[in-house]
Amino acid sequence: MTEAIISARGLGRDFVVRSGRGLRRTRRVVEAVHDLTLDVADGAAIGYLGANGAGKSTTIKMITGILVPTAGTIRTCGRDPHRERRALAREIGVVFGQRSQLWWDLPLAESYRALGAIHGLAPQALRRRTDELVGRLDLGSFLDTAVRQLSLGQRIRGEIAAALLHDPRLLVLDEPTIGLDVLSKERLREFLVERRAEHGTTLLLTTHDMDDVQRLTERIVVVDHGRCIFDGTLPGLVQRVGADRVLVLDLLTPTRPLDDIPGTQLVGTESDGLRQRLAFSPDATSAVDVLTAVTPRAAVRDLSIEEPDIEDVVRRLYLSAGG
Ligand SMILES: Nc1ncnc2c1ncn2[C@@H]1O[C@H](COP(=O)(O)OP(=O)(O)OP(=O)(O)O)[C@@H](O)[C@H]1O
Repeated sequence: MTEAIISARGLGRDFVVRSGRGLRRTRRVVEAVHDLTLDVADGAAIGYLGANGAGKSTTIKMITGILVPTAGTIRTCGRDPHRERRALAREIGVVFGQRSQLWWDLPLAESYRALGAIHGLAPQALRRRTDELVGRLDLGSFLDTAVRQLSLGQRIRGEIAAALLHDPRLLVLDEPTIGLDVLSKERLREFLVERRAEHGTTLLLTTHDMDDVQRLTERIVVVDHGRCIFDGTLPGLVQRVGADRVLVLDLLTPTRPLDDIPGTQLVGTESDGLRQRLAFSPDATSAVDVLTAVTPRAAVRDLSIEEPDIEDVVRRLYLSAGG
């Protein structure tokens, strides 16, 4: 069995929130993470999902040693993350999309030199890795620019290069594509896919962007109010909430609504019935069976299948969990 890179047992973190003054002073305990048990194997790619305030960042802070748990245990790369924070920093790379690990007033190149020194990289190794990452992430023209003058997309690429300079075993990305335009998101995803294929880096990713989940992860963990409510694959999640697929039929002639095909529900017709959309549950029937039932009734010119929208699937999971 491969060694677990992250291993959490009954992990919990409470925050005590005090408000008011004097006699009106109140004390409230927020269970940001509760009884979380999670194993992440070496080389895995995990999407860690949940609504705002579900406990994702708190979990990441415990995994990376920034926060101490109030319950349970956590090991990252075989270490106690908080106690062995310095040693762990050499084995992990972390990017918080909304916060910077770079020196705001220094040019990018100097941030990389400083990080190289912190990680104890030999000058030659640092140069080789910087050159490679700068080339792959297209950072060449900004190396002499102060970090505060970079655009968001340039800065995030700069942050990812910084997190990978020491070739970590685990890369933790908290909302890496937030605020990026479509093209920048896509380029970043391409880079991460290639990087993982070449280096086998374990990836833990929090995101609200379902394209990130689809492109970058193999397993998803969904949290709600600090509790794990799903741990499995995306198809497994779709099956769990019973989300429908939609067969989109383009017909040769206008056809009356196909509202009586077994196992389906007509969810739309357009252009006098030239295009009709039939929703079906993969558990109840298949696209082939639906097509077989349709062909005696209508001449099909073309067809496509729409997979369920993942955001909608996660929403359904929340509803079914009472969230
Ligand atoms: N330092 C803190 N003091 C008090 N409460 C906190 C603190 N940090 C987090 N919380 C609370 O813990 C809960 C979980 O917060 P966390 O930031 O982990 O959620 P999240 O899933 O990362 O949310 P988002 O998607 O908005 O980043 C929230 O209710 C939050 O208000």
